[in-house]
Amino acid sequence: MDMMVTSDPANINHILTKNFSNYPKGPEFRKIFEILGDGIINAESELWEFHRRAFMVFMNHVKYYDLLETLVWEKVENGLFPVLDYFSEHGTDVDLQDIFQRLAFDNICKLVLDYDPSSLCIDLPYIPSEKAFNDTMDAMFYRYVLPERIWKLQKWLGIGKEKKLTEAWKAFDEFIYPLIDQPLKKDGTCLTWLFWLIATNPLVEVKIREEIKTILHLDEAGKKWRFFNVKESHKLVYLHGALCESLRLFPPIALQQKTSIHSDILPSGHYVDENTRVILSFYSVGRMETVWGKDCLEFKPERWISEHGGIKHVPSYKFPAFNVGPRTCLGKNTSIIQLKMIAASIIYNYDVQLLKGHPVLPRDSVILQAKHGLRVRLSRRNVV
Ligand code: HEM
Repeated sequence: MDMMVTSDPANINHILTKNFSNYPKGPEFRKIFEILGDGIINAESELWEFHRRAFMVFMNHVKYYDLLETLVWEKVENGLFPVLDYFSEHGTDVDLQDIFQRLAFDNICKLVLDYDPSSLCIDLPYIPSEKAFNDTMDAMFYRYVLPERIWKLQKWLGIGKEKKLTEAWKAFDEFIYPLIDQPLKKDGTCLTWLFWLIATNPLVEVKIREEIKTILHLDEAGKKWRFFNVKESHKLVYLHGALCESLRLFPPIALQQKTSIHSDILPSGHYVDENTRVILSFYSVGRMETVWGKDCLEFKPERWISEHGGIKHVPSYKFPAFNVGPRTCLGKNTSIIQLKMIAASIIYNYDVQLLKGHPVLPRDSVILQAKHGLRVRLSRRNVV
């Protein structure tokens, strides 16, 4: 099967929106992501429409944001802050990526299953499904880049990443996995890169704290921690810009795959034969000089702020972190608001210092995690 890779925003718009019906995910995608079964990510046509409608009913419920706020705050107060305090008091370093993934795992289990597995606590217990998840993501990435016959042979021989995938699969409940897969690693990954970018750009941190102080009325005498709710988080425009910058430079889903049904000509002029695998590189679009300008590799929250001080709209085909077109992420608003609540609460209450010499690199995986995690030292700020 022919394969092509593109990061041209016009092609991305064409494939994911204008000629959407010609580019389903296709059988190759389903083979790679077979672990997701018939869940929304693998589904096409009527089944996909059915899943999407069901998700939307859930997320458009009038009480949805109230529920989200309560869940996030409970987890931050009873899980995140005690853990961060523990490491800050003991002066020991901690992997912030691990903390964020536990936070996302507990949150999504509570939201979807009304069950809190309490993976985020001082002991940081070993969670088999957590390790299994990483192995799954790595194996799926290799299925993307290796010819099918190679990974199928590895699967048959029970070696390499395929061996790990088979073992990981056993650790999941087939029903639960597709439900929690979607949001799980993306939120945690996004927070990891955001905190890495902030820690390596201290001026941004100063500006976020200034914004919190100026925009929000902080009268919290007597409270142990300051938490930022949905309404307050909405007002934090500069923090919003920082989050978008982090998603631009490190989109948790770095690649998207489609397969053409009929032949087609892309806006770039390239011919696509029928039954061609088309890989869309969201990672590359976020780093293109022609799209973002000469400073495309710099972390600049300012680029997201309009001249009137609001949030600048950028079309999704130039900023595809949440996908583009009819299959746009249904959790986009949920994620943004939840990530802002958590990020503001940490930045306001703690100083985060990167551990010197610790390498922070992207991992070869379907979800763009940090390969060796994000090791930091924390200290409580004297703010309340
Ligand atoms: C930073 C966080 C997130 C990012 C970057 C993100 C990104 C994405 C992307 C790129 C897709 C397309 C995947 C594909 O078609 O293969 C997607 C789909 C989806 N996302 Fe998210 N997501 C995030 C968080 C969430 C959350 C928190 C939820 C739910 C509460 C969620 C629910 C969904 C659903 C249901 C779909 C499937 C949409 C469809 O196929 O019609 N996502 N997301």
